[in-house]
Amino acid sequence: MLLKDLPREALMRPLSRNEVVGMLFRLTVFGAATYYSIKWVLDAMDPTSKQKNQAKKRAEQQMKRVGVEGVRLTEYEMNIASHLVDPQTMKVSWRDIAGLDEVINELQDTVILPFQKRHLMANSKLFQPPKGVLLFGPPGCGKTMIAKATARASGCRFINLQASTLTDMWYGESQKLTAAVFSLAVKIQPCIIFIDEIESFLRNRSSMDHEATAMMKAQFMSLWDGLDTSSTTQVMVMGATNRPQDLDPAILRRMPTTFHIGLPNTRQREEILRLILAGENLSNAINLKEIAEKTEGYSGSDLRELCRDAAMYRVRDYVRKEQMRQIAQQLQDCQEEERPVDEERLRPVTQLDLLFGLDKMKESKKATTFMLPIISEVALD
Ligand SMILES: Nc1ncnc2c1ncn2[C@@H]1O[C@H](COP(=O)(O)OP(=O)(O)OP(=O)(O)O)[C@@H](O)[C@H]1O
Repeated sequence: MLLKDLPREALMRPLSRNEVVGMLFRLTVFGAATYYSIKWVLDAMDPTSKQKNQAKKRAEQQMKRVGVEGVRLTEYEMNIASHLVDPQTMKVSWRDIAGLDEVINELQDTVILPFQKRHLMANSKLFQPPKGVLLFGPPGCGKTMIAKATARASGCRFINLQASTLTDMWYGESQKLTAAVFSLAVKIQPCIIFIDEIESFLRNRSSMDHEATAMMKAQFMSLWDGLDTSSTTQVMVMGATNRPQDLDPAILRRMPTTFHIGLPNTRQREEILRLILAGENLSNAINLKEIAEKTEGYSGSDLRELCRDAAMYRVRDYVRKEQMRQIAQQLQDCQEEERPVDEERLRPVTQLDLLFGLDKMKESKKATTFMLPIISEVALD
């Protein structure tokens, strides 16, 4: 029936109460259905919605793991929370770091104590942990290990941030994420914000800087300064870099506490080798001092690689011996015999294994040095 077919009195008649309630009810249901349909369509069209849901789930799990409950987070804080590390589950401790006792003692006094004994120093601004600490030195010498062990020893929550987490986003998102790093850290303090390769996004300012990059740096610094407003705020930014000379001087000023983690000297290399090989089956004739003396310029990570290679030689020997034994058995067509217990075990690592490992490493280092000029000719940006 059309509207014009209705009797005129029916249209002029005031609506009854039931009709008004019914109409309101229908309008509400219709409104809600429209709202949720549009939301569903928008969500389905949003290419980042899956990522956001995953980040939310990860963030909730991480927050639970680090023992933070009942704290409401924004969408951006959740994204950052997925980079949270529980200090108690951190595998690295001081015992895993060799040859850096001086750095560790210094860190203990300047960084860890103020975090650990914060109840004693609550009213003093002088005894707050520094707001910025910089670890610098060549790659593979233990900067990341030091940062993790510091968080574990101080009992701080640890946000492990890669510079790309902030810089890969588009402009508005980067700014919101940067703000979220600091607001999340304050919500879950005591907290260490660790930024590996910090020079890659807080590098020397230049006139070539994109406006968005300059804005983000300025925002980062002002949020950082904002940590100083309360003497009870327990948040610290810890940066690691191989290229401190590339860092913006304004950033360097905010990190007055610096630690140089340089290439290990002979004594330190011997300590690192001893730690890496601890628990391995070593021959009695092993002489780590000799290896330490022959590895001038090697980082801790190089030494680890060398030991890994050396340890593999005995596996290779074991497999070869096994193959020879099988061939001999087939030739003699003899019965399966009980194998002596010794044959089931790997032989000990010998000095020769380490020296072979060293030769191999020297060869590959020579090859990469030869490749370097070719690589550096390729434009990086
Ligand atoms: N002092 C050390 N004691 C024991 N192991 C070490 C030491 N230094 C380096 N290593 C070994 O080298 C690996 C790399 O160390 P780490 O990642 O901490 O270096 P880094 O200085 O952060 O390097 P990058 O600048 O490349 O990130 C470690 O996982 C560890 O196996």
